[in-house]
Amino acid sequence: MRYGNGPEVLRDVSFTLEPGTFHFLTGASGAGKSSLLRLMYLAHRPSRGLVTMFGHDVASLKRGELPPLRRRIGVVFQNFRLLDHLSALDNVALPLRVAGARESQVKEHVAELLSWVGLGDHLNDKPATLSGGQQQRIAIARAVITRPSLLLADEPTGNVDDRIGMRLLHLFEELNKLGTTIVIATHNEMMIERFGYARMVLDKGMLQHLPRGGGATRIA
Ligand SMILES: Nc1ncnc2c1ncn2[C@@H]1O[C@H](COP(=O)(O)OP(=O)(O)OP(=O)(O)O)[C@@H](O)[C@H]1O
Repeated sequence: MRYGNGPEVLRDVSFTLEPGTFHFLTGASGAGKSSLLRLMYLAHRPSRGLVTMFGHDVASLKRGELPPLRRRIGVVFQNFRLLDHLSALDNVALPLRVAGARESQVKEHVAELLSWVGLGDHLNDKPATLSGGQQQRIAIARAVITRPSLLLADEPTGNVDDRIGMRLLHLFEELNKLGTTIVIATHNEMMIERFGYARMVLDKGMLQHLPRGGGATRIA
């Protein structure tokens, strides 16, 4: 993968994510974590090589085939990308409404999830009036509310204290138990150690895969 005519920021990256697995994605700042996530949520096509998502070769998708695939992927962006004119509740409700969920169920379901992440008192607040950590939790709630097949999160605990960080990790684990494949990009070594899931390590655009509890295997 390269941006425009720039240098390749990812090369010799080869892996398969088995459905229902849980991975941490790590690597120094600038190693390419966000770029790899961008390929995985289909926002960027590879400049060479193959990306297959849910059995489809991404390069051969026709217009119109991409949105249904994207709807199966929940994303927590590093900068949240919340809609400022919508309340916390309406931000999280959006993917459910887009998917055609019945309005009678939407509010109750969203309020329950927001309460679970500690935002029960802020349902009607706009993102700009909330702290970075509170905005991050709205972004996480929005990404998980539809129970996606794949959840990608870029530093999802970067703005919260350890207690809330652990709670959010448990939320991802619950989702994982329901079958969602999870990839979390993080610098948080303590969290990686404590949860012990398989680790994908990027170094200068190259990937190493460290299985749960195992040694390093270079896959390329
Ligand atoms: N939009 C862009 N245009 C051009 N180059 C980019 C762009 N985004 C990232 N890069 C470059 O791609 C490389 C990888 O960046 P990326 O953001 O993927 O790293 P990262 O591992 O996520 O870093 P961090 O931990 O700091 O978020 C860097 O050299 C960066 O300068």
